[in-house]
Amino acid sequence: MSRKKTPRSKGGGRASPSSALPPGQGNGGARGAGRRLSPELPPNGAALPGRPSLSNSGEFYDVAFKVMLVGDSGVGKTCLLVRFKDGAFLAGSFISTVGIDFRNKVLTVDGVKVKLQIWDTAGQERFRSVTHAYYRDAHALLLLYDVTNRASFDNIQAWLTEIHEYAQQDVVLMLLGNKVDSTQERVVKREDGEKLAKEYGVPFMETSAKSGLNVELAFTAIAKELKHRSMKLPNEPKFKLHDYVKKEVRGSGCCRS
Ligand SMILES: Nc1nc2c(ncn2[C@@H]2O[C@H](COP(=O)(O)OP(=O)(O)OP(=O)(O)O)[C@@H](O)[C@H]2O)c(=O)[nH]1
Ligand SMILES: [Mg+2]
Repeated sequence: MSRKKTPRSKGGGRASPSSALPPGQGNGGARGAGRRLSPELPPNGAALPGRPSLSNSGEFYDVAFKVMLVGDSGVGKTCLLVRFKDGAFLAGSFISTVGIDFRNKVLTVDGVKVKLQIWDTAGQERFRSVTHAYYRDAHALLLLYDVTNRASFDNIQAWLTEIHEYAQQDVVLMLLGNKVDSTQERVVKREDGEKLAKEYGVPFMETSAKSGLNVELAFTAIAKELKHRSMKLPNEPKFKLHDYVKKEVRGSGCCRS
């Protein structure tokens, strides 16, 4: 089988403050991308069926998608990504993300290799205009708040407004309430998160980058939805992201106390 090579770079990339440049002109991940931010990803995110591509880490994949992590500064976006990518928790002092950064991970979903190019955005207000430019190419968005920080939850509505303004209409969206390991400090109830998610019709789960709770599930659910959307097989039942999340979260016994 012929295998197509994609341009090589390091496993991740960064568009740093100088990355407040137009998309494709930052250093790192966006370098050489022209107008597009994700040089390896075709507009619909899918590689050609039957022709696997090689990811930056040397892994072959069948389809590729761009996922963005958004939410207030300090909610745990970077930690969630590091937990998912490396299986580790970034303990210690908080280093706020500057600009935007990405990491790739290839998952196997129903026998299909799905590459997620995951963009970790800066939550700080001063980088907002940088991140706006990246929304339009995103196939999925993980919107985070911190269950120990009421303001981060109250800001979700503003984030949704921003998403509606800058992202594609059919973007896959999921709401995550992070830091559920901090039971003593919790100020946002699970029910509040569920209610808000229901109001906006988005799937919801609580996560912990520290313990790893539901982290794999959040990304896998997104990957499954995107894969099903791009590779509809005849006679295959329609994948329902809401149902899958509900079933799997309950199954994990995570957030039911
Ligand atoms: N207890 C607990 N702490 C967490 C968790 N996730 C992140 N943190 C802590 O929260 C702080 C902020 O985490 P980051 O991942 O850097 O936050 P961020 O959303 O990337 O912030 P910005 O880059 O500024 O947008 C750090 O001190 C982390 O150690 C979690 O699940 N549980
Ligand atoms: Mg960060």
